Amino acid sequence: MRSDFGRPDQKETPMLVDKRLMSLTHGHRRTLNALTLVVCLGTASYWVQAWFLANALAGLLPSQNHSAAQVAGSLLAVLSCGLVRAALQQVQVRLASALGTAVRLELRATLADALLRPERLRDSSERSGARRLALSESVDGVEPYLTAYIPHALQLQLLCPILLAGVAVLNPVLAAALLAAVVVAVGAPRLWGRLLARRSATHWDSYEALSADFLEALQGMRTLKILDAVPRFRTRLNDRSEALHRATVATMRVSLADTALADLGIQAGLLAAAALTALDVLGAFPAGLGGEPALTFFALILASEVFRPIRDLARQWHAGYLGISALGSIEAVIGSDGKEHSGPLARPEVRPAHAAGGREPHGHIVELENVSFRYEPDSPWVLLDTTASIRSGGISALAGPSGAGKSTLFDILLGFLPFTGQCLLDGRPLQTGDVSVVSQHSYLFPGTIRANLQAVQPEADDGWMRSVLDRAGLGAELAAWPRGLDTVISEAGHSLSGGQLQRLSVARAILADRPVLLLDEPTSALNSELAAELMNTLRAEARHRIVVMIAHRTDALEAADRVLHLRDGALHETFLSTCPEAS
Ligand SMILES: Nc1ncnc2c1ncn2[C@@H]1O[C@H](COP(=O)(O)OP(=O)(O)OP(=O)(O)O)[C@@H](O)[C@H]1O
Repeated sequence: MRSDFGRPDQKETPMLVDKRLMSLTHGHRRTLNALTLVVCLGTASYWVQAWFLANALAGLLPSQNHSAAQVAGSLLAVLSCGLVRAALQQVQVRLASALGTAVRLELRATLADALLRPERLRDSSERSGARRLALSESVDGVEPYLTAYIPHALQLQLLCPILLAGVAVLNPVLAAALLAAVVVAVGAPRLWGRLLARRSATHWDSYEALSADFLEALQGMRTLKILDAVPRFRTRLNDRSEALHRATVATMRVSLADTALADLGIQAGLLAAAALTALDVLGAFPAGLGGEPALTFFALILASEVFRPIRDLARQWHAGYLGISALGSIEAVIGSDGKEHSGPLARPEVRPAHAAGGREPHGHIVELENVSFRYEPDSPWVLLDTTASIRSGGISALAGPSGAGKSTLFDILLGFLPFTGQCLLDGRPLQTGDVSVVSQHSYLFPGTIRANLQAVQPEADDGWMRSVLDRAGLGAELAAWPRGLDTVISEAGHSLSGGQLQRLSVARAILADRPVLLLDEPTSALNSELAAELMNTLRAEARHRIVVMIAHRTDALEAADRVLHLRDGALHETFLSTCPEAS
C-alpha cells in the first residue's frame, strides 16, 4: 500500500494548511490554538510598536511641538513592546515543544501499532528501511509542520485581513495596492505547488529507497560478504545516493523560485506603499491622511507589517513541504483515513499474569480446540482440527520431524497467524500478552543488560533481575562482569557468547512473568552441566506457568515431563516417568 499523496494526478494543489496534517493535532487543539494566539500576539506587538514609533518620529519634526518627555515616553513604549515580544517568544517555544512532543509520541505509537501487526510483519513487500523511515524521519518531518508551519499559516489567514482593513481605514488606495501585493506574494508560489509536491514526493521516495537499501546492506553484510556481493551493493547504494541528490536539487530549485516570487510580491508591495504614501503627503488623494505626520508614519509602518506574516510563513515553507512529503510515508502505514491500525487484527491487550491480580492458584491450562492452519489456501495443512490441552506443572517438550509445524504452533500460540478453531488460556482466548518466548534468534537490543531486562519488566529492581539471571545460569558471569547489570551488550547481542545470549534471553522471558513460556531448544548452545541447571530452573518455573519447549535433541526430550508429538497436523501427548500426571 503506497499513498498517492502529492502525486499530481491524484490530489489538488496543496492548500495553505493540509487538512490531513491538521487532523494530527486533533486532541491537542487547545495547545495549537494557544500557540497560534501567542504567535499572533507577537506580531500584533509590532503594530502597537508601530504606533509609538510613528509618534516618536512625528515628535522629532519641529512642526509638531512635542516635548522631549513625550518623545521619550513613546520610545520607552517601543522598548517595552520589544520586551513583551521576547517573553512571548519564550512562551511560543514552550508551547511548540509541548505540542511537538505530544503529537510525536502519539503518532509514533499509532505507527508502531499499525506496523507491529502479524500480517504487516509477514508482508514481504514492505521493507524494514521504509518502516523505520516512517517511524523516525516521517514523524520528525511532520512535527515542524504542526508546530511552526500551521501556526504561521493560521496567523497569515487571521492577521493579514485585519491589518489590510486597518490600513484601508487610514488610506484605501494604499490598502488596495497592498492587497494586490499580498495576492502575488502568497498566491504565486501556489501556482506550482503541484510541481513542488511532486518533486517532494520523488525526493521522499529516493530517500526511502536509499534508507531501506542501506539498512538491508548493514543487516545482511555477513551474507553479502559470503556471496561476494559487497561491490555490487556499493554501486547500488551510490546510484541511490545520486538519485537522492538529484531529487534534492530539483526540490530546492522550485523552492527557491517560490521564495523569489514571494519576495518579489513583498518588495513590490513595499515600493508601492512608499510611493503611495509620498503621493498622499503631496496631497494627491482627496481621501488621504491630509499630511498628518503621525498617521502617515503609522500607515507606512503598518504597510510593511502587512508582509510580516508572509515573511514568517515563507521561512516555514520548507517545513511545509517536508511535512507534506512525509505524510505519504505515514499514510502508507496507517492508511489515508488513519483507521488502518484499528482493524480486527489490532494487537490484543497485553495482560500479563501479575497484572490480572496475581497467579492462578491452581496453575494454568492452554486448550487448543479444533485448531487448523495452513499457510496458503492450496498448501498442505500444518495443523488440522487439532485438539489438545497443555498444563502447567511440568515441562512440555514439543517434538516432531523437521517441517512438522512446531514453529508454526508457537506462532499460533503467539497470535501471529490467522488460524481457525480456538486457543484458550484458563477458559478465555489466549492473547499475545499472555506469552513470552525464547526463540533460536532472540533479539537483544544494543544497550545494557539492565535495559534489556527492564524492556519487558520496567518495575524490575536490581534484586529481582539478579535473581532471575542467577536462575537462568548467568550468576557467575554477572559476578565476573565489572559493570554487572550495566554491562553493555552490542547490537543483536554480538558481544555475548551463544550460550550467554541464550541464558540472557531465557532470563528476560522469565522476568516477563507471563502464564505461558515458549522456548525453542533453549539449551542448544549450552554444555551438559549448564543445560541441566537451566532445565531445573525451567522445571521450577513450570510449577506456576505453562512451559513448552521445542526439543530436537534426545537429552532435551529426556529432561521434559511430557512430550507433545506433532505428527500429520495433530498433537499426540506422551507422559514421561517424571511427569506428575503419569504417576
Ligand atoms: N512462512 C511460511 N510460508 C509458507 N510455508 C511455511 C512458512 N513457514 C513454514 N512453512 C511450512 O510449514 C511447515 C511447518 O513448518 P515449521 O517451520 O513450523 O516446522 P518445524 O516443525 O518448526 O520445522 P523445524 O524443526 O525444521 O524447525 C513446513 O512445511 C514449512 O515448509
